[in-house]
Amino acid sequence: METEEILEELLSVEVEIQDVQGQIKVLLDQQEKLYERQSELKLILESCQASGSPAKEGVPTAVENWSGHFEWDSHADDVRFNVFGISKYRANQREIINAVMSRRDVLVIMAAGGGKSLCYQLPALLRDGVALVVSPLLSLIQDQVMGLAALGIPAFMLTSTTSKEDEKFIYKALEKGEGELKILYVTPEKISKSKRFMSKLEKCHHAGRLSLISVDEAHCCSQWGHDFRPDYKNLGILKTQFPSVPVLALTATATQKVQNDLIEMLHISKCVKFVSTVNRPNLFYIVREKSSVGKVVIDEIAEFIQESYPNKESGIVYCFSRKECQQVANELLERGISADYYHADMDVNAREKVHMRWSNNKLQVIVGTVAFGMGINKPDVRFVIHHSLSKSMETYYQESGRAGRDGLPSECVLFFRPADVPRQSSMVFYENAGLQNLYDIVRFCQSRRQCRRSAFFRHFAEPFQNCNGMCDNCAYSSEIKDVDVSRQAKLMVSLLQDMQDNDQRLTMLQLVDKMKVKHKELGSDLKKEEMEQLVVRLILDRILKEEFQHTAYATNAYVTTGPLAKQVLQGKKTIKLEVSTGQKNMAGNLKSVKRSLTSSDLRVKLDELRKELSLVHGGIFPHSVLSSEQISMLSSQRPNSIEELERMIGKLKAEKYGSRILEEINKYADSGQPGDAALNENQDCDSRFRKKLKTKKALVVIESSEDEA
Ligand SMILES: Nc1ncnc2c1ncn2[C@@H]1O[C@H](COP(=O)(O)OP(=O)(O)OP(=O)(O)O)[C@@H](O)[C@H]1O
Repeated sequence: METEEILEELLSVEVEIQDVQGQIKVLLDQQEKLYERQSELKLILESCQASGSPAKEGVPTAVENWSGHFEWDSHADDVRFNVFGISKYRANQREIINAVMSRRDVLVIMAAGGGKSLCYQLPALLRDGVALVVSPLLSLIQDQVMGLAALGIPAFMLTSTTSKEDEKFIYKALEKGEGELKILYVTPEKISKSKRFMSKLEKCHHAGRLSLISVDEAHCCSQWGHDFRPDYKNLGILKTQFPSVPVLALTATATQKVQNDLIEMLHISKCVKFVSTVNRPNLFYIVREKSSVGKVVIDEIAEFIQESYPNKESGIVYCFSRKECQQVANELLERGISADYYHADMDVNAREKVHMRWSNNKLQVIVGTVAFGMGINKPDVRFVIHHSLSKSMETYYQESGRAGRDGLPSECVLFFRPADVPRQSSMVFYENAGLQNLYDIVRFCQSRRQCRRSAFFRHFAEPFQNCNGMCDNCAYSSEIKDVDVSRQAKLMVSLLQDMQDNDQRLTMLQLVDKMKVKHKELGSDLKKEEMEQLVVRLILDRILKEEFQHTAYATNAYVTTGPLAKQVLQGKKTIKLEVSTGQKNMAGNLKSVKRSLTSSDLRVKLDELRKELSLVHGGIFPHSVLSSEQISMLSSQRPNSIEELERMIGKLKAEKYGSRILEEINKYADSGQPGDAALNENQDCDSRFRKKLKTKKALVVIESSEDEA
């Protein structure tokens, strides 16, 4: 057999292998669905057997109706409103609470900021005894415990920072039921490493006082997830030791694979699943072309921040490496933006300091690596910029999702350049499905037509929802044309083939350089950037592929011919590239993307009013006085002026907190204090008094809108 023949057969075998792998994937997906249906049917059968009513073949048995009436309805409504200050449930919250109260294990998948905490905090108050909450990070736990304490709920945490006195109190409460303890937060390490704690918990359970177990950020159980934590693997022990206690697993995202994995890890095979949409309608997704000149990229980022957020609203810039983080932060600083960096090489105290400055709005922009991750729950992050692409759609969804948790319009901008692909691929190629995941997000970045949102729906296997023009591809009526680049592709493949025949390898950039020379001979007018795009396009289409080689210092990514290269060489495949012809272009004018409702003045005013109102209530309300739904409603009504916005806010608040606000108004009105004019003139009046007067001003807005109402 000639070498050429062997090579040819080898290629066609490789193509067949790829096809078989494709078929295996389809079959595995089918198997997953069948397993799911199997457990559903088993559950239905069990409930039929329990209720004594026969399950007739072909007639679907009624699935549990979690929206129906339950004996705890009025108690739950009372606690929701009077303890949590929440006027109505959001999607799925009531159903989840009902399932937990019915002592079922529950899996909740709900987008960031959707209101997962209420789903276990409310049942914890309705039930007698102590609810155990496992959460991965100390900072998350501290925030939650502080928030609950402000509501007067006896919540504690048992972590390395807990004082001896509190620890004693907690152990007594668990063992003997002494003292008031309703919700106890621990890290997963406590479960896997502290025998003492587990024995106290055992006692609590024996006395019938362990009301429920909640596992927050449950995706950390799965190796397939984006944040795997080894200690989460041991949490299955909770169900084994306390089988009668309902387990509630919560996460913002989980693909089918992650869901299956975490159900298995936590031993909750019979759980009820509540999967809410991954859609974040208030986030505007933009992908911008990234210049090959570093300074230009920083100029563009700085310009975007300064023009769009002149009132120093908070934002995050994600970078690929620690070094890049420091560099970008310094260069933003040089351009007058208050920015600092955050990465894993810094000591804990320095990181905490930067985080705190940013959380308290003393720093506008945090420039971080992926280390700036879970536990970032600042609600008013207005923009998340990716200086480099993330390693997967899931990671990008999580990172960009840190914007706009308060429901207000926010922007997610990703700077994409094909040359960033090999940087990422050489890091992820050894991970489970690492390259496949990376190529998914590269597809997302390269597309100039497809709705960005739809890519998330597809990734998380969710039906498509309307984007409402909230991504660059939907917002611009772009002028994109398909350019036939089959000739150039053929040239590229044959060039690589020649190099390989001579035992030579090329990186993406070397290949593009060599192509520049060849292109001139060919009379092709593809620009350098377009050639880079073509290389990536061919990798995604398996005409080319990446190969990796380790050196003492790094892993290098090379481009070689892929399993379908022959099709291009034989002219059997047409290759097209999406090229923008008009103004649109991904580096288009961002200002035109921003709509009137994101006007920074309106947002600042809104924030001011919210702060003033929480002052009135002396911190009674844990979060904002306005709910996210109300804020979204305000945004959708598109107020034209600050006055109009204030009136609308006033009406909403008067509806919700009318009587308390009126009480306050009367108190201040009766005191005969000077009005706004006096406040402005009397610069040296004491600051508490000034605050009160300001508060009064906010209340008067409400009073007048109540009159109108
Ligand atoms: N039904 C509701 N109505 C109004 N506000 C609500 C409701 N439920 C929760 N919230 C508020 O929404 C905000 C987000 O809730 P929460 O912190 O529980 O979100 P989450 O789903 O845990 O988000 P993340 O995954 O980002 O941590 C909080 O301010 C909470 O008080």
